[in-house]
Amino acid sequence: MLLEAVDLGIERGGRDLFSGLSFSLSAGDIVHLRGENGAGKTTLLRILAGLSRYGFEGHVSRETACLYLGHHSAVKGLLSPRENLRWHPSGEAFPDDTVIDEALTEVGLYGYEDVPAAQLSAGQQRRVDLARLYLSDKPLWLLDEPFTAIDVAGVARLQQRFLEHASRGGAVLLSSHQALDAEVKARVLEISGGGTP
Ligand SMILES: Nc1ncnc2c1ncn2[C@@H]1O[C@H](COP(=O)(O)OP(=O)(O)OP(=O)(O)O)[C@@H](O)[C@H]1O
Repeated sequence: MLLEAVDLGIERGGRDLFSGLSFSLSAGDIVHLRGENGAGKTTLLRILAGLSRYGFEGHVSRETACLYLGHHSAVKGLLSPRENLRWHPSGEAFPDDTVIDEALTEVGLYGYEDVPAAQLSAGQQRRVDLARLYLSDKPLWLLDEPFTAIDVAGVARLQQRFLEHASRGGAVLLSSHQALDAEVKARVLEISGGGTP
């Protein structure tokens, strides 16, 4: 098992978002986290990633390192895609431009590697973030709305990437308001005022 959450309960701003939520993620899992706006998906993903250590009930045990991509772009506009990808706050570093350029090619950004990211479109900036899915060797991916601003072909390619990762023993938990392809066979984790998926 890569991650286990037991009896999670979260309150924010004086409101109970959910309670009694238990689930686990194992190698090969692709789990689609769903819930209406404000349900607590971002809050939950941040807790699972260890970015929010307080303000919840229950227990999270993460058995492996994770790659967390947040809802908002982490791309710095003054830096090029190459420069943005050379390091990650988790401590991962990729000093080799060849490896970075391969990842940029995978997300359709080769040719833009030295352009200041501020000059890229919203979807292209999101693709810089998503290039980390081709760089990181972390087994557990926690992805908050990875399809935001991504075109139809890009969403299909991302889902293929999830399948590749799962087939190599990784696990993916992603939030999205968008349906996933049937081929992905994602398990659904719905948060809507408590319960177990
Ligand atoms: N630091 C905070 N202080 C007060 N309220 C907060 C805080 N963080 C989150 N909330 C509230 O918790 C609720 C859940 O927020 P969250 O961002 O997790 O929702 P979400 O399910 O990701 O929504 P969306 O689909 O709109 O992205 C919201 O009502 C939000 O206002």
